[in-house]
Amino acid sequence: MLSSILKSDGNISFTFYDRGELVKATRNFHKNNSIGEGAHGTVYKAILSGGDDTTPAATVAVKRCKQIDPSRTEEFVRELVILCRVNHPNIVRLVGCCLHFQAPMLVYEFVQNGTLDKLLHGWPKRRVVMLATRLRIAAETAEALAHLHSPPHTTLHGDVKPENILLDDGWVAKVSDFGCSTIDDNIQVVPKGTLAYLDPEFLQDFQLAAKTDVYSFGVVLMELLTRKKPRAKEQKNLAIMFQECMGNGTLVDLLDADIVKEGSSITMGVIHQASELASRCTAVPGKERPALGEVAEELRRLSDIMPEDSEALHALEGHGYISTAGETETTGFYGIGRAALSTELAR
Ligand SMILES: Nc1ncnc2c1ncn2[C@@H]1O[C@H](COP(=O)(O)OP(=O)(O)OP(=O)(O)O)[C@@H](O)[C@H]1O
Repeated sequence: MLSSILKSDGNISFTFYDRGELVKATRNFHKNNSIGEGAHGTVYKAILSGGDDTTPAATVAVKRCKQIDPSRTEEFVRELVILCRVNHPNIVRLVGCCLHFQAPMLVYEFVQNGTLDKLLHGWPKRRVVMLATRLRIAAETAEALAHLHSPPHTTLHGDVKPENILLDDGWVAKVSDFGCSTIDDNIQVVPKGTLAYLDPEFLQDFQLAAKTDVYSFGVVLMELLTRKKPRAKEQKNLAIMFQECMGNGTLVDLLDADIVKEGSSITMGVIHQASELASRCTAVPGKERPALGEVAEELRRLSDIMPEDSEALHALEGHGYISTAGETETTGFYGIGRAALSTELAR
């Protein structure tokens, strides 16, 4: 079924791999090739040999999915068709699959710099990530999601979170893991997303809709600004805490000290606008949330105000920019930032 659909759509480039090819490329799924494990399977780094002298070897990521229920095979294939049609610079590309194992194997482009979660919360290295970089990553993520939401093949992500935002060369965002993707709006589904990022309205009616992704994206934007990981078990989730702090003028205490320390009044104005946007994305009722296309445009505008410093970007790759500063460190510069943001927030 999959191959006949793909044949009829000449625009899709998709490869069916042999079992032997993937066994060789992953060194028989060797544990040293394993690069990540999630709820839906294990991901391996794999080197596909070119086949002849003129084709170079290619690095890909192979996801060995957990076994699927045979009654879900058709649904699974339909999802594959949607995924391989998606073509956007900020979405991890599905390049092929292999159905000759007990469980399906999905082959993706390899994204080399880990996840946004690692960048923000990686341990033991705590890296300084400039506001400009955070805004650009947020803009790219929103653009990717807006693309997914757009016709003709409207797709909902369903599990937007920093673990599913991969970072490529140059720290370019690539949205991944469409484990919960569903075609078309307003489809009733079993909840599969990650609790701390889940829209409270979805938890009541289980209707997955574009606004569900907007909410999760809003929480990710809050996480980018505060560097705080939202935890489902905490009494107050990050979205509520963030909105309360915006309301009572204490947001500056919640923000990541690293971006507040950047300090100019332009920075503070941009932080203020990005915070407003994050708050709108998590509005309840959900119909008040902006569409992701609008969010992407606004974030791109903000990220253009704050040009990225190429030295800081290089430093992210090396060791020179690792901060030893604690979350609460206060400097004179930080003091300027606090004052400027308080003025902004008072407007
Ligand atoms: N294309 C890729 N390139 C590089 N690393 C990847 C790629 N895809 C996934 N990974 C790594 O593998 C990990 C697990 O992948 P993924 O999130 O897709 O699995 P999952 O089982 O669907 O997880 P989840 O529990 O989030 O649904 C990721 O966090 C990432 O570190």
